[in-house]
Amino acid sequence: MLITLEGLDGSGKTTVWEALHDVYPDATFTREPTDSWYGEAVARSMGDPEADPLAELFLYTADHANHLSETVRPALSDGDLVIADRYSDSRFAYQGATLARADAGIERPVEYVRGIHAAFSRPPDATIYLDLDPKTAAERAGRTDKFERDGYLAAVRDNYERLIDADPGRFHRVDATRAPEDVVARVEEVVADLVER
Ligand SMILES: Nc1ncnc2c1ncn2[C@@H]1O[C@H](COP(=O)(O)OP(=O)(O)O)[C@@H](O)[C@H]1O
Ligand SMILES: Cc1cn([C@H]2C[C@H](O)[C@@H](COP(=O)(O)OP(=O)(O)O)O2)c(=O)[nH]c1=O
Repeated sequence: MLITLEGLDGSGKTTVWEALHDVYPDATFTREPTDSWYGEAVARSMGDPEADPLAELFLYTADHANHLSETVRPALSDGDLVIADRYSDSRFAYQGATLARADAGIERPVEYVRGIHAAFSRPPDATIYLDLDPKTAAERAGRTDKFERDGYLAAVRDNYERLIDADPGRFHRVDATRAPEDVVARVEEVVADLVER
């Protein structure tokens, strides 16, 4: 089973992902961007304010393709529980927002990015969405990269909401404004339900 954690920067994904290690020591824990050289290329692009938004989309997507073949598909074939800190929905929401803003000539950017993935990706079985307002998210994240600005994050959040509306059965919304221990406890409940199903 593939479970992904999604949400704005600073929503607490990494905090939750780390807490889940203790509960599921045999699971495969992974993340995007990965620490492969594809992920390093992504990091370079993120650090470049002039990066071309379409080129950046394809760097993230290349990292995803490699993540699938190197980590996600082999672990799923072994019957592992896979828990990923960010996955394809991050591309749909973030690059959807970046492409809309860049006026790259793509009319429906979220659908465009989804379409690119449809041919090769492996959709998550379930996605936990850590729901947080953009202002708090940007504050918690410390606005350390070019994405972590509340205006941009508001557009990303709108895209996440559209993705949830389109696939409500897959998403599990968790209120990320609460104290870390409450958020962790709620996510652990959701994951336990999913695994027991
Ligand atoms: N529920 C929470 N309430 C307040 N602060 C939090 C909460 N969850 C995480 N944080 C803090 O916010 C920052 C970002 O958390 P992190 O887990 O790295 O989020 P993400 O991986 O989604 O960017 C960290 O400093 C973390 O300690
Ligand atoms: C995986 C992925 C991440 N991102 C962005 C979201 C983050 O701003 C940044 C780095 O991701 P990450 O390291 O997960 O940041 P955080 O822990 O703060 O959420 O990359 C995309 O824009 N598209 C993607 O496909």
